[in-house]
Amino acid sequence: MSLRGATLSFGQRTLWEGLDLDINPGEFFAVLGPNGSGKTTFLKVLLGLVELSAGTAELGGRPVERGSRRIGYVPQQKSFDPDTPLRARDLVGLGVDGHRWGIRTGVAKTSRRIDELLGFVGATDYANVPVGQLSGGEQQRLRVAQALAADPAVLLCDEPLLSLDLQHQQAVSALINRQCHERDSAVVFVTHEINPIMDYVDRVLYLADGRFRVGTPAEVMTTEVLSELYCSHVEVIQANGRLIVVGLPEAATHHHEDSHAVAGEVG
Ligand SMILES: Nc1ncnc2c1ncn2[C@@H]1O[C@H](COP(=O)(O)OP(=O)(O)OP(=O)(O)O)[C@@H](O)[C@H]1O
Repeated sequence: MSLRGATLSFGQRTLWEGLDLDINPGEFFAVLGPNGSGKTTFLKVLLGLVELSAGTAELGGRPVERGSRRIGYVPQQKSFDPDTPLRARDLVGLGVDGHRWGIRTGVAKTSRRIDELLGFVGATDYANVPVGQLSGGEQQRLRVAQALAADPAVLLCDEPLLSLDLQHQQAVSALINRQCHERDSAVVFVTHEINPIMDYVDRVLYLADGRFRVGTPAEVMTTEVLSELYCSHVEVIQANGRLIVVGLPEAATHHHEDSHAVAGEVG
């Protein structure tokens, strides 16, 4: 996956400019930044859903295109309508054979794969429950299973840990990491919280107010770099193996309800 001179502006507002980046197979790549900095839009560019204002985005040497089977996508969480008629296993099944409606060779094989995926995300117990009746976290785990179903070369995840409890945050991040390292997928993981995935992340793209920085967490998550990005003095503190960012500008605070230290914890 490669970006060259990638620039994205909406009217007067530039989300990023002149971004050159290669994300490699087997790389766990995190995208961080405050609300509105362009993290979701970055994924949409890779999905071929948003066009760059300038520059190129390619996957395997070809321009990105919508609907590519090589890409798995865990969208930012939106709940299913309570009346959605799909059961949990049907939803995961769409990822396994959704591109081959009508052919349905190997029904038993498909069914085994669905069971395996449900097991990976701890959803076996609610395999037959309609998705609209499940909790936000339960639905989220199904989306992860669905995205992994086709064994994608690139896995794009938009805040996949939102509304998961600690145990499932760990299980889901470990699962995504396995896809990355055992199946050699490139993972692009959008998050407000680097701490739950700190052990897995190879590199970070940090977006803030039209500026960006790419590097390893050790290179980017520092007092100097983040102060430069935010144009304001912030401190990165390490405590109990966690990274805490103190003194973020008011406009940049993260207001997701499940963020712990609301005013300032990136990690
Ligand atoms: N099609 C569009 N037209 C105009 N502005 C847009 C469009 N899409 C996104 N934006 C703007 O671009 C900015 C970045 O949005 P994006 O959703 O990528 O941010 P984000 O970093 O994912 O934020 P959050 O952390 O809140 O999810 C926002 O200010 C948004 O309003």
